[in-house]
Amino acid sequence: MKLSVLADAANTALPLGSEANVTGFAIDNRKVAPGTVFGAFQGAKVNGEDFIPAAIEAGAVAIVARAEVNVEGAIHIKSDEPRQTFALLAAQFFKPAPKTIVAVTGTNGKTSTVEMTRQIWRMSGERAASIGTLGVTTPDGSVSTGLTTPDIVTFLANMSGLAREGVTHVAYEASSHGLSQYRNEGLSVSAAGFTNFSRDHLDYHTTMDEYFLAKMRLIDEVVDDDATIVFWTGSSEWTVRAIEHAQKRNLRVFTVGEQGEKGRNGIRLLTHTPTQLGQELEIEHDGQIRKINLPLIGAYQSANALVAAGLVLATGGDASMTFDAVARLQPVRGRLERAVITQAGAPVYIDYAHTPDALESAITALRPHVKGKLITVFGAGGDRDQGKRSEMGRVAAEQSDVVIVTDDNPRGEEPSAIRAEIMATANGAQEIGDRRAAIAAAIAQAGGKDIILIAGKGHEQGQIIGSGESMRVLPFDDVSVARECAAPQGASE
Ligand SMILES: CC(=O)N[C@H]1[C@@H](OP(=O)(O)OP(=O)(O)OC[C@H]2O[C@@H](n3ccc(=O)[nH]c3=O)[C@H](O)[C@@H]2O)O[C@H](CO)[C@@H](O)[C@@H]1O[C@H](C)C(=O)N[C@@H](C)C(=O)N[C@H](CCC(=O)O)C(=O)O
Ligand SMILES: Nc1ncnc2c1ncn2[C@@H]1O[C@H](COP(=O)(O)OP(=O)(O)OP(=O)(O)O)[C@@H](O)[C@H]1O
Ligand SMILES: N[C@H](CCC[C@H](N)C(=O)O)C(=O)O
Ligand SMILES: [Mg+2]
Repeated sequence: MKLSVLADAANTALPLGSEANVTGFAIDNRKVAPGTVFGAFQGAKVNGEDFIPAAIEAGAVAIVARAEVNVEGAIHIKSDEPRQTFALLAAQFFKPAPKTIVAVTGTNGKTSTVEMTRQIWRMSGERAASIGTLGVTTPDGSVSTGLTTPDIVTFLANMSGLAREGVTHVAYEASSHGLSQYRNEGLSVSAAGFTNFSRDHLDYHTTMDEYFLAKMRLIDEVVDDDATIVFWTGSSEWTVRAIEHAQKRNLRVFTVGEQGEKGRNGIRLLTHTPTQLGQELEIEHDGQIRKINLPLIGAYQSANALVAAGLVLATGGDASMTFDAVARLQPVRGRLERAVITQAGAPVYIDYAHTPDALESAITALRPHVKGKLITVFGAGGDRDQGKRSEMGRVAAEQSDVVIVTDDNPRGEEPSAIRAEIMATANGAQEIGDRRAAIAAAIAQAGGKDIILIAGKGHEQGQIIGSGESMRVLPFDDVSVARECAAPQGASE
């Protein structure tokens, strides 16, 4: 494909008279082949600009980089925002794209919401996929990408691959890291969901305002000019601010929740009643009141399910079909997933709560079902937002009856130091570093009326220890470990 054709379509200026045949795009010099356009970005760990000579050596025909960078032997596409320029060019290369694309952002609930959106579409007869923390999920299965929002080349290549396989509808997760690094640009996004906003990732974004503005790029810049934004209402002042961002661009605002609009532009949650295996929701949309039996427990899952329904309606879904599908939603892996019931009779739930707000939501979700004690086992990730640890400790201690503090991906930090930061506010908590031993201890002390919550890892399959060269991922799956620990003595190997 001709570089000038890509540049014209992306509205990007090329140096006068430059032309080349483009065979691919790469942001890592080790992936450059002859004919590649290389994006040279200043990163958090290293400076991609240092790899320009190596990229040219490997056959790069053009380099997208800042104007002040020296480029010899290839076309220099100069940009103040190289990541964005690179993304817009690459999006012209990786075509076709699925017809209907929606994005979901928010601190918690992105994975659940994109997965539910995919399920509703599928039940409505569409060929749908989702991209996010659980990987790329298609009608035929799931493949992990390692990140919530994959790098821009993987993201765009996945999108066009899906379109070629006949997928017409995709819901993707837009993390704040992904948004601030332009990892998903250049596609037509017809609707977006905003689930909620609370503390996370302050190691990367420094302040709550900066973290919030990173998310707002989705509304301010990424979605189409005639997009609809679906908001879960009533979570906080941040939602009100997010709605203002949508109004400023004249986008259609669709509100969902107890304060949601009752008409065409919203879903009002009228009543919400937990049942033994799920919850009964009474909602109003477009002047019509409906009852839905959602087969999932936890108020937070009803929020995610209704935001997903809003996204489907916003992109042309039929209301009856959409709400019927909500009543048939399947659980999302690692989100209040019941792993096992112990021999004493205590159910063990696995949940991916890894922020103070999420931990509170998970505990609140289980509380109505607890007749005895709620036992919470959790930790906090190393090399991640340090300040959230004490808040998580406080929430867990205040709202559970028994707390066991353990390890959760210590990465490059000293595990006992992470635990100490949690223990400082988790009054009365037990400390058991080894996660298997912590889960075993919770199961051993649970009676028949108790419920165990194991939080933080959800679907994860490993415990990440060390960083850089010495990083290791030890196989670990909360669901299997809980089952093993709950098995009769001698039943597991
Ligand atoms: C802090 C962060 O987000 N880092 C991500 C980011 O790295 P970066 O752009 O800062 O890259 P860098 O490693 O400093 O390198 C700079 C540039 O040099 C290039 N390079 C580097 C080495 C080399 O030999 N040659 C070369 O060309 C790199 O490809 C890169 O373009 O871009 C990389 C490529 O896309 C990502 O792999 C990397 O994710 C790291 C591994 C990571 O852990 N990210 C986490 C924090 C993350 O993004 N999490 C969010 C989820 C959050 C949530 O769910 O709430 C996510 O979306 O997954
Ligand atoms: N709507 C919600 N409100 C509050 N907490 C929620 C909500 N949805 C999910 N959670 C909590 O957050 C956890 C993670 O949910 P989910 O994976 O859907 O979020 P995410 O935004 O994709 O997270 P990540 O940032 O890791 O990608 C859940 O296990 C639950 O504890
Ligand atoms: N997407 C989140 C996941 C955190 C999960 C938790 N198990 C941890 O390792 O902190 C992050 O990368 O911060
Ligand atoms: Mg996620």
